[in-house]
Order: sequence, then C-alpha cells, then structure tokens
Amino acid sequence: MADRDGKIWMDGQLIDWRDAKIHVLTHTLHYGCGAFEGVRAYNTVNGTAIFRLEEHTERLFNSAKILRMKIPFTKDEVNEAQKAVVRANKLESCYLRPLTWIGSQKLGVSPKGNTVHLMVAAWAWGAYLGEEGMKRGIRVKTSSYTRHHVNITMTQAKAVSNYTNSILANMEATDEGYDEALLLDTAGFVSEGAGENLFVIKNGVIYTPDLSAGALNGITRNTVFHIAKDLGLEIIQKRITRDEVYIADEAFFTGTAAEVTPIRELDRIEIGSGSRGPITEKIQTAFFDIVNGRNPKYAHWLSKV
Ligand SMILES: Cc1[nH+]cc(COP(=O)(O)O)c(CN[C@@H](CCC(=O)O)C(=O)O)c1O
Repeated sequence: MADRDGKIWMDGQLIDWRDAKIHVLTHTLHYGCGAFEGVRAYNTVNGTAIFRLEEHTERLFNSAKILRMKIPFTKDEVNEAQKAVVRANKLESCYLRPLTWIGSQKLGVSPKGNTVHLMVAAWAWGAYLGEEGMKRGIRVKTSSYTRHHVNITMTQAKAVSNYTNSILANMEATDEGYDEALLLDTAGFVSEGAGENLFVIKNGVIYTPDLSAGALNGITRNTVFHIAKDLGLEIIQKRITRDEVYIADEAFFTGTAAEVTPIRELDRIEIGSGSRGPITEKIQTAFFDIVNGRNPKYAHWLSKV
C-alpha cells in the first residue's frame, strides 16, 4: 500500500503518499499504544459524502482519551482533514483511515514526553468480505482465541494493540477455509467478529451482544438500531451463546468495512436457510439507501466533501 500515487494528510499537511513515513523507533510501532478509525465516504445521490463523520471523529478522540493520548488537533480540524483527503485523492467513494500514534523521541514503556501524531489516508475499498458474501452470506468460525477481558485491554477504544487478537482470530479462520472469525468473551459468551459487530434474528426479533462482552461500540451497529426502529423491529441487547447463533433464523455482521454482511453458517452449521435471510436483506437495503443518500431522514449523517 506504500507505493502508490496520492496524498495523505499527516500532522496538518497534505503530503505525497510515498513520503508519509515514520521512524522505526516510533513508540506505537513497538508497544502498540495508538488508535484508529475506519470511515467510509459514499458517492451519494447528492455527491460524495462521509458517513457519520462526527461520530467517527468523536470515537477517535474518546479512544485517545482512554489511551491517555492527547491528539494535537481539534475535532473540526480532524473532520476537515478527512474531507480534504477525499478531495485531494479525487475519490468518489472510499474508505478512510485516521490514525493517531506516539512518536519516536524515546523508547521504554512510558511514552511520557513523546509527541502525539495524526494522519488520515483514503483509498477505494469494495466489499470487505466479498461481493458474493454480501448476497449469499459468509462462512464463519468460532475462534479458539478469546476476545479481550474488558479490564485487560480497553475494548471501547479502537486501539491498535487490540487488533493482534483480531488478526490471530481472522488468520486462524481463513487458514481453515472460513471467511471470518467470531470471538467469544472470557465467560464464553459471543462478543463480536474480528472486525465486526454481530446480530442474530430469531422469530422476528433481533439480538446483539451487549457491550459488556467486550465488543466495540460500533457505529454501524448503532445505525442498525435506527433502521430496526424504522422497520418496526425490536432489538434486544443480551448475552448470546454460540449455540443461540447455531439455531438462529438469520445472522449478520456489521462494520464500516463490512457494512451489513449476512452470515450463512457458523462452524459448518447452517444458519436458517443457509443464505441471506429476509430481515437481513431488508436491513442491508435500508443501510445502503441511507449511506447513498436515498433516505432523507438521515441526510444529517452524510457530510459532503
Ligand atoms: C473489533 C471491531 N468490532 C466492531 C467493528 C464495527 O465498528 P464500526 O465500523 O464503527 O461499525 C469494527 C470495525 N472494523 C474496522 C476495521 C476493519 C479493518 O480491517 O481494518 C472497520 O470496519 O473499518 C471492529 O474493528
């Protein structure tokens, strides 16, 4: 990804993509204390717009606060940086990656005295878990890795260091021929995917793990709460066991990258009909209507670039 044309916003400047480098003694590279966001811009009916930009920037600042990092820019500056990166790269739709990290003044566990930095990059990124998966549903494996205990790492921070757990779970699942991993929490209840939140549907009611299971408070998850209300569907947040997923009528993942991705089986056990369920399809359609600007009720969620 390093060798391409384009611009990256780095510490207040739009610089050439290939020049966006950091030193190998950067604190975050060694110890993993940093935070990032995943954001999408869509080519809506009213032009290119970033979906729920304010909420993503708010979460980035909350992640930094949890990690005791002070981002040296305002939220407005970070919002504008994201718009500038989309414009500078002439992207009609794209995935944006803001990242804040601790600099290279000194190493040692304590980063006190090191500078805090921020960059924003953007690139075209299609269906995260594959176009076929968006229609047919994907195959998921319950991971042998456990999601973080909520007091081991800070699960409400989208922290760089949290993602080694996600990487290992995803690699194990894909090495075994699955599309993605589902992680359980330290008590054995369902938490979330390696990079997604989980929803299941049973007898017309939607369920999702409550956040005590260590799942990230997903913005797409929150969007589905609004969609469900619009559709007159009840959502219950509760502890969910893996076998409740096995006997569900439908299941799907949500995430900025994953959007709304149906799950057709877990651990080689078909979920419902073994394909995208009807309620999942309704939610997916409503989601894409919203992000593409076709639902005026949510126009305020779209920040034109
Ligand atoms: C662990 C995790 N849980 C839930 C979510 C969903 O959150 P939200 O995007 O706010 O709905 C994500 C986003 N995963 C991001 C990283 C993907 C990547 O491979 O990198 C994303 O979807 O952008 C997670 O990483």
